[in-house]
Amino acid sequence: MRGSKRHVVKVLLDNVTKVFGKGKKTVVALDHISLEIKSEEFFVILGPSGGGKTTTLRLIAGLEEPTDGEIWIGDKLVASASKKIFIPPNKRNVGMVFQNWALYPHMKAFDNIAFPLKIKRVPKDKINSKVMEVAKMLEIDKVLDRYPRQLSGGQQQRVALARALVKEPQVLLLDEPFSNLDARLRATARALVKDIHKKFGITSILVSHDPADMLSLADRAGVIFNGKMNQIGVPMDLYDKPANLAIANLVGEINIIEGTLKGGEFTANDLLIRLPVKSDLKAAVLGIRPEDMSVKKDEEVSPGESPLGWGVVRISEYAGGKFTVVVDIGGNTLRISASAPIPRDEKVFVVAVTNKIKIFDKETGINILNEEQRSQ
Ligand SMILES: Nc1ncnc2c1ncn2[C@@H]1O[C@H](COP(=O)(O)OP(=O)(O)OP(=O)(O)O)[C@@H](O)[C@H]1O
Repeated sequence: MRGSKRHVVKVLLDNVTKVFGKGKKTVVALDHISLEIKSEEFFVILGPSGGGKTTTLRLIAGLEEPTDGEIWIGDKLVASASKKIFIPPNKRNVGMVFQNWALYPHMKAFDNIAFPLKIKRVPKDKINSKVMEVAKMLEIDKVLDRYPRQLSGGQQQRVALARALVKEPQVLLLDEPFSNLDARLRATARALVKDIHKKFGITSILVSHDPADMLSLADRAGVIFNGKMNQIGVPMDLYDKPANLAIANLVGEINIIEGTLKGGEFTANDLLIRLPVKSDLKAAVLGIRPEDMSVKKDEEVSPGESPLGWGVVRISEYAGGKFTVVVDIGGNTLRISASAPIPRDEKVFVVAVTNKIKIFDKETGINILNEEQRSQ
């Protein structure tokens, strides 16, 4: 794939392992990770705390050396354990934005942005024109003589992004940039990052534990658990066709029912669902997202729907513009999206969109529908 015109690989991790520590006290932070991020792509690395997200970014930035494997940026091999190649961060041409947007408090916005160029000993007049250019693009050219404390939260983000972009990096790395922001600022920061990506056309890699970042920003994403890349794909596939139960849980709310699968019938307590599936499993886990089910007053099943049966409403919760109805059904409790609240104790008929129902092997966590589709 490397070098081909259709998929210009801008960042490539080839079988990368990172082990911290020595002797008995070692931590395998990354375990044979392979990843191709295309030129101009917005790639999100999603994972729980301690999964290895920050380590991946630090390896690309050159702040860590891989224990094994190779890292390429563009056509340049920037790190190879076996070939003993290691290009330091200042020669990699990457820009990084950290979790807290970390501006130097004692420097005015101008000097914050100019800092990476000063370190590179760029001539003063060139620094001035570069800072102005990027500040104009980010609409902060009028506040360059202010200290960070004199800037709004949104302006501080722009300054931090400008500082990462002023060197004209080939790759922009963002480490949980929204996690410390309140909900309002988070939304504007996401929009800003998306806008920058469009404007600069820069290959961008963002790490986050928040699926909303992936859903709103990513062209593609990779999910990392315990140092292992579990699945790479477009956000919709990760959401609708997760490779395993852990990913299904990480990327969004999902109802989980444990039961048995035999001859195309899933049973759990008094619930029976017929499914287009061939495998039999003694211990199966059914997963259905709240928005993939609906409640009805009558026993009606439309094409493409599977009936779950009659249930009783326990409570209706307001969920911002819609409602979540909690229904007891066949000895199970399900959370179902609805456009209006339904009174407690009312009987409802529950259906699910058949091709959105997920089935996992309880022992391995693997999504058996993906496996069956793959083997077809
Ligand atoms: N310098 C280090 N020395 C020893 N262990 C480390 C070091 N840096 C990271 N680790 C370990 O490597 C693993 C992966 O850490 P990493 O920071 O990459 O995870 P993360 O997914 O970014 O987590 P978080 O979301 O909490 O930042 C963890 O077990 C962590 O404790």
